[in-house]
Amino acid sequence: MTTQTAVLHDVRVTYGSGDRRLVALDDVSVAFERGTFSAVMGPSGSGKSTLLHCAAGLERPAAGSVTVDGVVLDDLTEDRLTRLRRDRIGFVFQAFNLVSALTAEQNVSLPARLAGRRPKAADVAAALAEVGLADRRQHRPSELSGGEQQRVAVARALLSRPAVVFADEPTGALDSVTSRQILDLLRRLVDEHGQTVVMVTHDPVAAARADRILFLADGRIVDDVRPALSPERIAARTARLVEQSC
Ligand SMILES: Nc1ncnc2c1ncn2[C@@H]1O[C@H](COP(=O)(O)OP(=O)(O)OP(=O)(O)O)[C@@H](O)[C@H]1O
Repeated sequence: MTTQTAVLHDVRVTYGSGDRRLVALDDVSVAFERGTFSAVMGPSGSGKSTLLHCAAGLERPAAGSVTVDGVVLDDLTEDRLTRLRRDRIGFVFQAFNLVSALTAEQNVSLPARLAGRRPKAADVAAALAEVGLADRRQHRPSELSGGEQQRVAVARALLSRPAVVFADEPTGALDSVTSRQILDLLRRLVDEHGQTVVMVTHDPVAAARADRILFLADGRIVDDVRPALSPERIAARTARLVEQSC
């Protein structure tokens, strides 16, 4: 079994054309190893979300190749790509992407059900208990706080055991205490459950919890640091990149 769970090879993404052509990812190659927690940082517009979206099969690059859990995404039909995202990829996004009409436990079991499995009620309850939401099982997203909604998304990743969990600014909308809880949970996915997490963040404190930090600037990886740095050094590195890109 490969130790690399998501691999981007010479990935290029461009938007617009002519004078307005913009290279969002400039031949980026990177591999995320199984059982690791990676942070992706860089100035606004440097290509972080684009990288995450390509790696998660949400966006197709103009050139290059993306492999997730051994499957090459490049020529998959939309249908197969949707199934692969559902079955092998977990999402913890700032917009929470929970289904508003479903309860917490229904949201947690949704990917498994869509994949034709029937998760045991005890397993769903255990996943919600692990993220501290045992008493919120019947609540709908509108009845949960932002942090609680994020925790439901983490519980979903616990239950469905995706090959890789992508988190886009998972703490961006949260206060510092709630952010720490979410980061603790993401760390636990990796340390106790051997899962793979790739997180885009602007927050040096969040990035410092990762095993590795990729710094992007102008659509390129300009630094690949492991183990992660202290929050202060991350903030200084990011500030230098912002200065250089101005
Ligand atoms: N659909 C699109 N059409 C045109 N340009 C786009 C589109 N999506 C992204 N871009 C541009 O591509 C570049 C990279 O965008 P991306 O969202 O990946 O950056 P980012 O590093 O995640 O930024 P931020 O930190 O502000 O979220 C930016 O210049 C952005 O304006």
